[in-house]
Amino acid sequence: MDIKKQFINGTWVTSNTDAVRDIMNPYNQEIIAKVTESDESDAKTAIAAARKAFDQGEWPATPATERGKIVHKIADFIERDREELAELESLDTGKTVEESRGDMDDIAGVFRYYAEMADKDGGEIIDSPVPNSISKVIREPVGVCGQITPWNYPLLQASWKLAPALAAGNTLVMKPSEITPLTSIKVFELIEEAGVPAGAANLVLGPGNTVGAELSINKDVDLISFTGGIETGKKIMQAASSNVKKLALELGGKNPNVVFADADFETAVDQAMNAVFFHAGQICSAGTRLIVEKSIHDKFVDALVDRVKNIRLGSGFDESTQMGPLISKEHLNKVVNYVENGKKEGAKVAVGGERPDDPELQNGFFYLPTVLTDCTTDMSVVQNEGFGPVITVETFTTEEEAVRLANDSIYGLSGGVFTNDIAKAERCVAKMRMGTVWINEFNLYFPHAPWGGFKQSGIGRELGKPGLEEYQETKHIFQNLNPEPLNWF
Ligand SMILES: NC(=O)c1ccc[n+]([C@@H]2O[C@H](COP(=O)([O-])OP(=O)(O)OC[C@H]3O[C@@H](n4cnc5c(N)ncnc54)[C@H](O)[C@@H]3O)[C@@H](O)[C@H]2O)c1
Ligand SMILES: C[N+](C)(C)CC=O
Repeated sequence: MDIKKQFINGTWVTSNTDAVRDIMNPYNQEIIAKVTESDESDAKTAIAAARKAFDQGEWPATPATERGKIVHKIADFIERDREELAELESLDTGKTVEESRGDMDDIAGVFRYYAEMADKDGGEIIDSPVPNSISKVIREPVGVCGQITPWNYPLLQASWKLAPALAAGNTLVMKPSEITPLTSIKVFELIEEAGVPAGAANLVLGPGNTVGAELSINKDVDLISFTGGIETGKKIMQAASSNVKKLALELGGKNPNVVFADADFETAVDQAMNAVFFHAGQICSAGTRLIVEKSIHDKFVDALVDRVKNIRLGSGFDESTQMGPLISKEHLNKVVNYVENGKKEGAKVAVGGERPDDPELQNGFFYLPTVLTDCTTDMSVVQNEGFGPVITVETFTTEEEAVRLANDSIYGLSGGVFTNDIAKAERCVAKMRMGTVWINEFNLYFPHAPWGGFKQSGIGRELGKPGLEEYQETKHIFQNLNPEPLNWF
């Protein structure tokens, strides 16, 4: 098996360490690839290349229209190689190929969105209080960007960082999750093919506590953009203080899904299932906290349980599969312990709550889709991000109580409200402290809409115009058209 390499200064190279990591298919634990394992020294080499490419290189000086054309080409190549990329993503993560195809379409869309935006902001003239002067505001690239991504949406989360950073004229070093690097490696081949100059986009492959930590602390990195868990985010925030880096953090979520009795019942049940069981619940914005009006609780839980029993687990490559495995043995153990703790605290298992006994699934890291009832806001299963196919059910009787329960979290990434009373929905949404709130919908995202968290779900925004502005510095230029001595001193 060939050893996949890192991409530094326009060249595919093995690590200084000679170490190699096996990449595993979580469906059957087969080794699907071998990848060179970088260390701090590789990260330093990549940062030096990105620094030189920014300070002396052609990419920041390339006209924005040209940069946009190159970013468009990356989108073209992603569309061309859609099936290969989708299959790689499914091999690496266990998600269904159908889901991965959808991801690839989203990813191409993100590159196109920022390609279009690259040359749309020529700056602005602002009013000046000084006669005979011109005051203008322009936006420039930030510099060298460190980008660290998680395993759950490997290429999608990478695209939210790569596309705006390149469109804005930055140089970058990306570090994907060490367990799911395959589509990121492939997309750097496409970045090379599209004509991004050497050194402008670099890829290092390896663990977070060495390679990621170097990107976070290194003083030649001007911005660090991170998507991942809250504890890692805190470490990165501390490390980034080394040179007061610009910081963008997309962290976890514990997202409430509020269902009122007047909601369309079938839609609310169906969406509640999608909200939490899609990608086996390994989604930052998964609707893991179902907060349902007491009068419909029993009927709602019964309907949910009936449908959850029929979710088909299996290989992501089997067209009939609806839910794949969890990403790793460690993560499976975490989900098992998370549910066991919930049971000890008084949560009742309405369905699931264990590993499947199907012999076909024993080599994969599967966990049954699980509904936990009798939950209260003080339980660890309600407060902590489990990142598995587990939904907790709480009840409310008043609108105020629904909002209070929805907001009772350190997180504030996303949430949903299901009701046919639009005024009630708007009242709730106005009080819900989350970066995205859906009304009669859950888990929808698209390039135009900013994404990010309130509270401890993060800092900054990806996607939309704010997602480009993260990668830009704002410069005010004042020009005196009639310079004269001030004669103050
Ligand atoms: N808000 C969002 O948009 C969003 C999107 C996807 C995932 N997430 C979150 O990501 C988490 C799951 O992903 P994960 O388990 O890969 O997260 P993680 O924090 O364990 O790892 C994320 C990345 O950080 C790296 N890393 C680990 N320790 C590091 C360190 N000390 N310094 C620098 N980098 C380090 C890892 O190698 C990996 O590349 C969940 O909490 C999920 O909610 C959030
Ligand atoms: C941001 N999103 C929803 C694509 C993936 C979160 O894990």
